[in-house]
Amino acid sequence: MEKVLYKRLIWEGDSVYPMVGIIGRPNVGKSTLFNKIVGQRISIVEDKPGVTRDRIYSKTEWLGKNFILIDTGGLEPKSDDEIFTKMRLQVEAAIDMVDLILFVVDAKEGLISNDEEVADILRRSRKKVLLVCNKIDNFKEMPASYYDFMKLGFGEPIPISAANGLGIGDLLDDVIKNLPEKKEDYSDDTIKIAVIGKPNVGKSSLVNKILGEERVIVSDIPGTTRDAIDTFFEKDGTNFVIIDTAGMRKKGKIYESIERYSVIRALSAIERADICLLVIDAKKGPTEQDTKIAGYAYENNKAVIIIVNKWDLIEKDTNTINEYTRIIREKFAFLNFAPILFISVKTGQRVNRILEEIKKVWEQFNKRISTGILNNTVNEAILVNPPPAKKGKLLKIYYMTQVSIKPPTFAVFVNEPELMHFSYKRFLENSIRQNFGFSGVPINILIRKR
Ligand SMILES: Nc1nc2c(ncn2[C@@H]2O[C@H](COP(=O)(O)OP(=O)(O)OP(=O)(O)O)[C@@H](O)[C@H]2O)c(=O)[nH]1
Ligand SMILES: Nc1nc2c(ncn2[C@@H]2O[C@H](COP(=O)(O)OP(=O)(O)OP(=O)(O)O)[C@@H](O)[C@H]2O)c(=O)[nH]1
Repeated sequence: MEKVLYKRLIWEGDSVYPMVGIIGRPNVGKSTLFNKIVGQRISIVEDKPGVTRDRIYSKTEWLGKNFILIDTGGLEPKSDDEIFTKMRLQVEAAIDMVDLILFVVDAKEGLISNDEEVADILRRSRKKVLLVCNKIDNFKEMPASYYDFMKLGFGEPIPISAANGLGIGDLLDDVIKNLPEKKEDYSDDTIKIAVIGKPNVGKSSLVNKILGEERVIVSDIPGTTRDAIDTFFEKDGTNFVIIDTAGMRKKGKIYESIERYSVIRALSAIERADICLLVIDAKKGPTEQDTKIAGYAYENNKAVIIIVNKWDLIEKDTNTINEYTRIIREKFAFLNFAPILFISVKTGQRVNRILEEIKKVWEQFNKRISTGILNNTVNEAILVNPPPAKKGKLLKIYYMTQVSIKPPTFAVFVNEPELMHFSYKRFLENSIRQNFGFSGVPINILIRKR
């Protein structure tokens, strides 16, 4: 089995980024455009080494505006019939998720019926669309095909050459002009939860069970940020909202055939959430697809609770939970901070532990450690395991301070940031966890020169 490595990005605060989807029929250059934009513009602070294989989304910045770019390419249809079906799924998935669509067409091939089919679906959606004409390798003279695309009804195409990087700046200017402002409408003390996982693991059943049996007071409030409907509820004075994953309401069975979409669709919910409930089917065990979805929660710095559902289907002895825990820890090594609950929605076993666990994790997510107390811990840790040296130069740690919550983020001030070794950073993180807990939540450590 291939090992998937994840790169963690540090995203600013609580803002909700608009999503931009690149769509179009196969082979128009969607992935080339994605890579061009991401390759040039990506502005991330890397917290861990590693790359995500098969990267299909990226936080992107242009002129100080942030958005998430999604590549929907790579359908690999096996027949002409399949092209149409998969294209439609791709467009519909994009329409569900994104705030702006880049509809890419190919000047070399010219206008073909597949473009018109995509255009039909787009026209019926009410999403904002920018028509992008790719493969214009010479900007001096537009090919005749360029003008044909105006028949699609999305105005004059924006000319680009993704491969040669022509017109990309102008395209991005247009993108940010058309981005909506997105703000989260919930008060700061509302716990935002995303229930994520593969199709059929029991996400909808779980949500219904929580809402039906926990004596919660439920109200549906239409989201103003997108056309999803979130479920808001209150229990014992705490406000919760379950962020809609499009498929949960729409019963996105049609997407099942294409793994990519169930993964992408989880993304918008993950982005808005504080805490992700990662639901796994006990009988099927953790699969590659679970790892991918888990990786998205991790990359986005979310608190995570791992929920192993359908526990009723497992034959158990005294060691089953330990053995299962070991497997999960191994598969989701990057989520080593996440608590694991073994539940059955069907029998109700341990379902009532979920809201308790969410509250605990929420406390950790919001916890602040005073600089004085934090540095006592740091100083003790340094005594036990002195900082490393590189080429005869010794790393000096002056002090550490917590700079933010959700997730807890710490800045360490040192003499030379380059001297900080990955393993020493890990050691500092472990010392913090040993002393202060932070169960269920990721910790970021930023290295700063003083
Ligand atoms: N001449 C020219 N070729 C390009 C340009 N952009 C992309 N291509 C080529 O077009 C082909 C398809 O590009 P991809 O980026 O894989 O297209 P895609 O739309 O992601 O394709 P699917 O994954 O099949 O949906 C590749 O051979 C690219 O090299 C361009 O600006 N000019
Ligand atoms: N045995 C057993 N079956 C369960 C349990 N929870 C859910 N199921 C069944 O699993 C199936 C899928 O449940 P859903 O809640 O629709 O799953 P989902 O994850 O929302 O599925 P998608 O909407 O496709 O993403 C249904 O037939 C449920 O009855 C459980 O704890 N035990």
